[in-house]
Amino acid sequence: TRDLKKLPSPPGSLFYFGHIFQIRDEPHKKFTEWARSLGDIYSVQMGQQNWIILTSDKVVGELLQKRGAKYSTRVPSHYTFKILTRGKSYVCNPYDERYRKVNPIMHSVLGQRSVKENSDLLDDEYRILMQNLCQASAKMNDGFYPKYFFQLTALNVITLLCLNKRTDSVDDPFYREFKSLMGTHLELAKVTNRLSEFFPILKWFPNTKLHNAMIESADNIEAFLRKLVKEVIEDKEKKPCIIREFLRKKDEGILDDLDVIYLTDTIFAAGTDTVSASLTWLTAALANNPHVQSKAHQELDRVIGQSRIPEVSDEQTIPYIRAIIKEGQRYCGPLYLAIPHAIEEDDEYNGYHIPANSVVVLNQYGIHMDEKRYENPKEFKPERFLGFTESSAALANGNYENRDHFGFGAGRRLCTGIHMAERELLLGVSRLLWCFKIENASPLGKDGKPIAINLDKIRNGITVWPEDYKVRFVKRHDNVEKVLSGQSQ
Ligand code: HEM
Repeated sequence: TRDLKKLPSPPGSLFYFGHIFQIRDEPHKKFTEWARSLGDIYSVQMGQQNWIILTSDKVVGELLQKRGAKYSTRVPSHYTFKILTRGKSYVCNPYDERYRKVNPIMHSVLGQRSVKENSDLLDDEYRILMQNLCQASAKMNDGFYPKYFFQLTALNVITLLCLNKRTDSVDDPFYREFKSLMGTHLELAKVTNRLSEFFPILKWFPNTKLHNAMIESADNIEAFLRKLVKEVIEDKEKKPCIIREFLRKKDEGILDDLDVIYLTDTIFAAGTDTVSASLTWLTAALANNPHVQSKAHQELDRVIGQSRIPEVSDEQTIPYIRAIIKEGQRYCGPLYLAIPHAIEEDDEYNGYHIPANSVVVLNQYGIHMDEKRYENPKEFKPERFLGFTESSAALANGNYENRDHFGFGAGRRLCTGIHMAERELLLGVSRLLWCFKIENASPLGKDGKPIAINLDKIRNGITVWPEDYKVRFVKRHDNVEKVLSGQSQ
């Protein structure tokens, strides 16, 4: 490595602390600002940890995708991995023997075949979501924040898949318990809470508030999941589900008790808020862009008509809706810095030294807001994706230049639930737009415009949410409820 250049790095790095004080609680913004001056690959010192920030399709394609064998591990985080998930989370698992053992199991329960087999389940849940929104709109004339309805649907999909369980209402204690536990779990796991990775000395002073909060959250989540596993064990009908599949792998000696708990935890953590935050963002974006809705409504009226709701089989004939979904992931996806990859050995790229044990960050926000890749990136403009006929899953595995967006990550750690997520978004967005005109009901901001969406006003945990806003769902056809209940077909 002696002849290699050092990667560029922002000025102002402090001894021992590095750049940490410059980053604050919106790291995506700082990383993007630095990328504009330092280029698409540079390094940042996060205390004792070296971070490499990737901010172009090319560098992501060259490293995370083409050199996937080297760039697919994760830093075995002391807090998030070892304490919060007892070293058993799949998302945080280093690219080691355990990961390779668990990987095919996760793909078989979440992949394309599972989506196909569970097609009716997904169809039903996204039909019920529309019914719930109809009911809520009738009760709350002034509009409401739809997040909790989307969360309930995303949770139901996961609980049905994992243990054949569903919940009827956002007032149900099971939903409330989940919302509170998972909210804390994900909040604690965010990047800015990993102080003991940045400053390893902190591992020796564990009596901090954060440490105790992590232990409490881990205990609560584990108890919650144990109850769910018990429900599956005690189900006399022995209905097939993901937890039963994990238990079968346990009987075969491939998984152990904690694997069953924490693989389920991974599916809950990765598969619920990501989908519901995407729908929450998209609803806000649509409310702020009535011209996009009008175009989508025209397409739906032409292709689907009024007597049935959109189905998955309509996908090819509703390209504008597909483009809206892709634009949603680009413009306001639920993650801004994906889930950091890592590299265990030294590497070389374009004459630069990539040091071993660096954290490698896919700066999704920076790529998605890069005007060289997306003209007028701050505009919500689905038209930019009209030429993209393939799914994000197919594009993610092809040439990096042709990718639609980077919302689902890259390379060997690409989102395992990508097919499930795309199916949910298709059902969610096409039906939302078929059923409703979404009106902005938020109070006016300083500029006199309703503040339903502001890219700069976010709640930043692991999942990024827009701030609370209000929308009104106005039914587009008199027969919406009849069609949803299947009476008009
Ligand atoms: C719109 C919804 C979703 C988005 C935007 C999303 C995004 C992501 C991203 C960015 C990653 C990290 C990729 C990387 O490291 O390069 C990831 C990983 C993962 N996602 Fe998703 N995801 C979504 C929905 C889902 C769903 C519905 C599931 C499961 C039901 C799921 C399961 C997973 C799993 C298991 C991983 C870990 C993969 C690994 O570490 O090897 N995701 N997702």
